Amino acid sequence: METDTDLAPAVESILEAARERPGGDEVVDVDARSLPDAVARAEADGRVPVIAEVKPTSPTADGTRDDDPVELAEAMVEGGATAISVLTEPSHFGGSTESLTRIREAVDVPVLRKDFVLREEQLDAVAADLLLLIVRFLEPETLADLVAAARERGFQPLVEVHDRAELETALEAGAEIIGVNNRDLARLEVDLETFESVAPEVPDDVTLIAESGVSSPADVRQMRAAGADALLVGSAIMDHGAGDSDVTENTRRLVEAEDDET
Ligand SMILES: O=P(O)(O)OC[C@@H](O)[C@@H](O)c1c[nH]c2ccccc12
Repeated sequence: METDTDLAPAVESILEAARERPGGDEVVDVDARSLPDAVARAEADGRVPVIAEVKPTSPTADGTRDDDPVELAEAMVEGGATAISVLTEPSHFGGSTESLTRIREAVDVPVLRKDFVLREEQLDAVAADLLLLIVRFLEPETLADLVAAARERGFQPLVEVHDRAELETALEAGAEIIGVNNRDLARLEVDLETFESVAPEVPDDVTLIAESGVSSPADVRQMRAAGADALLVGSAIMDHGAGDSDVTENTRRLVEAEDDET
């Protein structure tokens, strides 16, 4: 783990809030919907596997969408989303664990809990199919412990990396689902070449996800050509600046990105 002083101020503030956040009262026990199976089903019916993210706002968003999170998630599934990612971080992303629970009841695709989990008891804040763990913010031993603790509870851990060194750490921790974040948490800037530089090092049996900065069908094709099994897309689907933008259409455009490749 690198020191927090290397991080953008917004990220330091997110981490400060995350350190304070309590865990759940009881150890959760999840019967998870499989992400690899959902990805295979999407491929079988010619959909690009898109994990669409319910993110009411973020430190880099143009505004806030206060639509009902369940309606947003249903609209994403309607547009062909393979899975739904839900920000549960309350103070910087407008998320909540309640939204995740309601969404998971309403849709039948896998649901990812997107948060800044630093300690084991924070795994118990809410049940979800997948759980994000970010290499940058965890000591390697803590990461390995959290991967194991997440699996014991039934979660599929999605381990997020930003470079090849972090990929090594993720693999050593036993990660089977890995996301490469194109957004640099030190500067909050997006560069799709991040995924392109890390992907060739990822073993074939890993489910590999390109995260952040995918906004057009051309970006989808670029990430797929570089080896992405699935894409995690928030901003381009939520379209924060245009409050009434059609989330189903925004999802469908990306899901169908490989249809017109002639
Ligand atoms: O909105 P974008 O650029 O499509 O990015 C989505 C997702 O990758 C991003 O929200 C994200 C990636 N890793 C995170 C960790 C915490 C919070 C958010 C994230």
